[in-house]
Amino acid sequence: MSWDALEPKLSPFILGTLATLGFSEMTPVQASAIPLFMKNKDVVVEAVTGSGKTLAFVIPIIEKLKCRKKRLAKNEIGALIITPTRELAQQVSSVFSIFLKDPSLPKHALVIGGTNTLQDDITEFKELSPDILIGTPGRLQDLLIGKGSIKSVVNTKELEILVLDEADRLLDMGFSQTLDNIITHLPKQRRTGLFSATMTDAISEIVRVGLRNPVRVIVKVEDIISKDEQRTPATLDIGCIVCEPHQKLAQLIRIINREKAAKKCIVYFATCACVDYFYKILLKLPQLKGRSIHSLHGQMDTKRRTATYQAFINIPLTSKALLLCTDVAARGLDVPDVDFIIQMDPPQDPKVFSHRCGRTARAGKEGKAILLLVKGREEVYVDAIDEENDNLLKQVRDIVLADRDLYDKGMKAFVSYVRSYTKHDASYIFRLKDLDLGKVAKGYGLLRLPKMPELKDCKLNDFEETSINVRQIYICFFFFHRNGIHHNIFCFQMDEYKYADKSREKKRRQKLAEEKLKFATQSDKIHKVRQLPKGPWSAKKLAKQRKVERKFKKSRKNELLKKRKADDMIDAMSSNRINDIDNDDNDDNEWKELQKEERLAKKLKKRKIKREEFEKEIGLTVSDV
Ligand SMILES: Nc1ncnc2c1ncn2[C@@H]1O[C@H](COP(=O)(O)OP(=O)(O)OP(=O)(O)O)[C@@H](O)[C@H]1O
Repeated sequence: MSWDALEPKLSPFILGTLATLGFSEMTPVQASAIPLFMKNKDVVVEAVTGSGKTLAFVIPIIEKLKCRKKRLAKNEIGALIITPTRELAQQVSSVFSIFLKDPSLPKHALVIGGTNTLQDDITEFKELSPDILIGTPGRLQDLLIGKGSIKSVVNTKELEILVLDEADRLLDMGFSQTLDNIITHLPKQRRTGLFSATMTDAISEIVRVGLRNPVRVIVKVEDIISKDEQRTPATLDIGCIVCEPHQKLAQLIRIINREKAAKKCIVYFATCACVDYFYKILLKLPQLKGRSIHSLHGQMDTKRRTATYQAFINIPLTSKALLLCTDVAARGLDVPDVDFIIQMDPPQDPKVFSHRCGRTARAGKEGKAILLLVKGREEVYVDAIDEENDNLLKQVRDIVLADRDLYDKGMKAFVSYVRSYTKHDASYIFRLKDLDLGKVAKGYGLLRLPKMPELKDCKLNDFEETSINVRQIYICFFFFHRNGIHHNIFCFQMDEYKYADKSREKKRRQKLAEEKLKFATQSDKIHKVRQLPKGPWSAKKLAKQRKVERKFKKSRKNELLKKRKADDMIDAMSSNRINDIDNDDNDDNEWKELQKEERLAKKLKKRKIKREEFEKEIGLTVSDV
């Protein structure tokens, strides 16, 4: 349907811009939602990814504000668009920029926090006095309502339109209270639109409090052959590969290098730590030479996020590029010419699957999406790449061994992956006990397994733990007994495992020296207490010595007990915990010694052993005297 067919007619400058963009026809969602929104109806719009929902609200907003009889006064706003992520807010803002070039037209501003303080936003707002605000919920709330002693300067009395873009995601991310606060702050006489490719039941709550008799617009795609409804665009080819966890990386490289179309790829991982880790690994793999590799996740600061996002958007068509990311880049983002989506891990929320896939095959273009799943009938297919896979994993381990930072990052990524696995919405499919965590760890190139309760009753096949010191041999031995698995032990000195970063390495060495000194002092103390006085034997003196020793041991035992308790509670994700692994060796020895003494003391009390025997066992023999 042509834009000219719309009633009421669009302004000539909008039609002109659409023509410049080459958008000769409306998409189905635009044809249904724009007339309703322009006719003052509240709308709930659900349409597949890449179907053009953004223009379905941008055009009505511009038209409405441009045609106002009374111009908005200083500090008054006429429209508000709330998005779940900063990137999406930036993108929506850039669509407004295309249409609002002329200074006589309404003005818009972006409010996303991060780099700007609230005070900066207020100053910018006062200077620009925009008619349209686009932003993320938290900062918008502060700007509209005020925060602490900072009072709001934004006047919402004349607000005509509120849009919640990716509305269900806003709720999923826990913004429901913030949205309530914003909605109750706005005038009731306004138009509200909710837009998303998926809608959850929770949306009905917003609809109840924020919308009046909304019209629901649902644009779905029909499979030409089966006539079934699809939640993804017809031009999108979706597939999945079932493989072992440790083969995922090889699959990723195989897909990227063998699929001709795979020029601009987005690769999804489960967590930020996984993105960080694999970003560093992939950068160093010669198999991916010639591709620019980028990473994007929610824990990066806004500046870096924006720079990465912009860099990836601006990659020329002829270049090959990879964006590794979390679901922060799953929804709404309109990156041009992405031809391949690879999901290394399935999303926790099955709804996100279609949003991830939807970053390709946008606006009628073709695209492919592949999901990597663990284990199944396609094993036969992936066996063929086993040798290739082993070489690749060896390469990864070598990269990790060259920098202790990657060891830390790998442990963190693995722990976060395991934790995220337990949080899948479809927990009846994604069960940790069915997942071979040994193979996952192998796929991550880990040198050893982190300490985490989740590993207790899990499958740990095929993981060769690198022998790092005495304690690690002990662990390998333990696994050998539990799982009947053979381990190839190769020795490696943890103390000598260096950070590539010189200043970080210096700090580590200093800390190590301090810890060694501390331990030596503590051992010395015990030893000194045990040195009973030379000269004539004195029962009184001996009793006194024993009392001092008992006191010292009791306090040390309490200290260790506290530490153990704390360790159990500490999330193994904390890198401190991981860094502390070495020190545990000393504590373990002391702990065992204390336990032994306690057992002997009990035996002595029950008269199962004689005092001489007891003293000999704990090192208080007559020869010491
Ligand atoms: N009428 C049109 N004709 C051609 N292309 C269009 C038209 N409307 C929008 N597009 C283009 O389609 C792409 C997808 O649009 P948009 O980002 O609005 O999709 P969306 O439905 O919001 O997707 P998502 O659910 O992923 O957020 C954009 O690149 C946009 O420029």
